[in-house]
Amino acid sequence: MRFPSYSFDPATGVVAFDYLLDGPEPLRFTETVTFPVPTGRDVPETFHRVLDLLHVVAGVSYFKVGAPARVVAPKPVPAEVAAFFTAVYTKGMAEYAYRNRLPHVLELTVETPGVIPAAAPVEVPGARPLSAVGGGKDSIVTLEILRAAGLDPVPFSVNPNPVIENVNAASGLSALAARRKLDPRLFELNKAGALNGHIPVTAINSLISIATAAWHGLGPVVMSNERSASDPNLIWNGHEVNHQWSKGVLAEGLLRDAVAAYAGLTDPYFSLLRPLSELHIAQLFAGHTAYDDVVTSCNKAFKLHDPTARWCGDCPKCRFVFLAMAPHMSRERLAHIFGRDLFADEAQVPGFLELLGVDAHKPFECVGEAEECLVALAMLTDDAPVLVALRAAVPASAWTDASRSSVFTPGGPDHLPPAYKKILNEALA
Ligand SMILES: CC(=O)N[C@H]1[C@@H](OP(=O)(O)OP(=O)(O)OC[C@H]2O[C@@H](n3ccc(=O)[nH]c3=O)[C@H](O)[C@@H]2O)O[C@H](CO)[C@@H](O)[C@@H]1O[C@H](C)C(=O)N[C@@H](C)C(=O)N[C@@H](CCC(=O)O)C(=O)O
Ligand SMILES: Nc1ncnc2c1ncn2[C@@H]1O[C@H](COP(=O)(O)OP(=O)(O)OP(=O)(O)O)[C@@H](O)[C@H]1O
Repeated sequence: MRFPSYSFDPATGVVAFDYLLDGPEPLRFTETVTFPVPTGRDVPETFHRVLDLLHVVAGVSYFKVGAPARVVAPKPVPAEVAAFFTAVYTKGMAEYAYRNRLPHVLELTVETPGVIPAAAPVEVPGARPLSAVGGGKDSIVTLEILRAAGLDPVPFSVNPNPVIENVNAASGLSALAARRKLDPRLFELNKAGALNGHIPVTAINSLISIATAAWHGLGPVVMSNERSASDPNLIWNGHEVNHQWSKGVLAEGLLRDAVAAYAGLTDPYFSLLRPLSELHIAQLFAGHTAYDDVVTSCNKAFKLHDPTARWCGDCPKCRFVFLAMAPHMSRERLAHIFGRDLFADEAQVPGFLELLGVDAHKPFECVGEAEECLVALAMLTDDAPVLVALRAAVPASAWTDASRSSVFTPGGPDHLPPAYKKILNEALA
């Protein structure tokens, strides 16, 4: 796989990235990203540098059509960038490799035409932070923590759907957006049965966010990725397979190092919620009722491309968020948010057992740990039919583990600059 070239038009904000899957029948693709154009601002060199990184990282969508044995990046880069590229194409594509039984993908090294020294450091402006919004509870909690700290965050989304637009409207903050258009050829190939699978979409959205912040003279990009995003779903051939890999703390560190080494930007990107469990974030979300009619974390709703679709009410993500929010709010409010009471529907029991680790591995979805689910269950005391069934099925040893849990104690590695750590601690106090 090669990356022939890309173009950028500062008047329209459109970047066109070219890709080539070489071979007897070469396949060419072009993806476009349209950035919001700021008024009266020159394009800084840091923006171009981040585009160089994005060019290679966004290539994963085309890589997966053929799983080529060689991936050759277009430009010489510092060692940190080469390491980041390789991690994106191996660890970021691990679920794809596992599902399609392609072990060679996990052993790839992205080749680069040379190694260059790291760039001189450039300070990120101490201006308003740009905060990535996906429409779920996590990005809402971040926006509200930043707002309460007086930082006046700018919500930012890639391809905002109606859910994201409604969340932004409920926040009352004026938002920025970028548009990303995959090459239509990809969909034709998918329909014809080409290899397909999950890609590390957060790495792509993150680089688009950093480039936008650089061009608009904004402060750091603040994500809302939680502690459990770093935990794998399973081990395959000795490699961790994590559906949420590019939301994890390892990917966050590699991305930060790559941007610092190649664009010089120091502390350009971090997750404010990294030290927190999903259960803790759900507790913080419960303090904000203004989003009850708009918040949506269900990925199935996004897949339907229906502007009115919110929680499907029957997927791992819906079950997990319902369980995580349940200890922190009335059942009436919870049922209002989801449009139904999942604890009244006994058909949901097997799905909850999977989340509790009683059955199979952690689902390939953005859900928290079994331990968090057990703690949430232990905090619920009423006799809703699903809760009764779950209590009966959970082994006694699991309750002991849950009682020792530290899910409400912030911890684990993070990349928070001291000023933002202080803001988070104040929000938790
Ligand atoms: C919404 C969703 O879950 N999509 C996944 C789904 O794709 P589907 O066919 O149902 O619909 P589309 O998302 O519209 O995609 C159409 C095709 O385009 C491919 N594609 C999409 C985006 C992209 O950046 N590159 C692409 O090549 C896609 O593969 C389809 O063929 O199933 C796909 C196959 O398993 C998944 O790849 C789609 O996932 C999206 C990339 C996506 O945005 N998923 C997030 C909701 C998601 O799973 N986020 C994770 C974070 C993972 C990470 O490490 O960043 C999370 O929240 O845990
Ligand atoms: N379309 C998007 N554009 C920009 N950032 C996004 C987009 N979708 C998700 N994100 C960001 O990527 C990270 C992971 O997304 P994720 O879907 O887990 O978060 P969320 O929507 O805030 O919360 P939840 O976990 O409840 O769904 C978050 O920081 C989120 O803000």
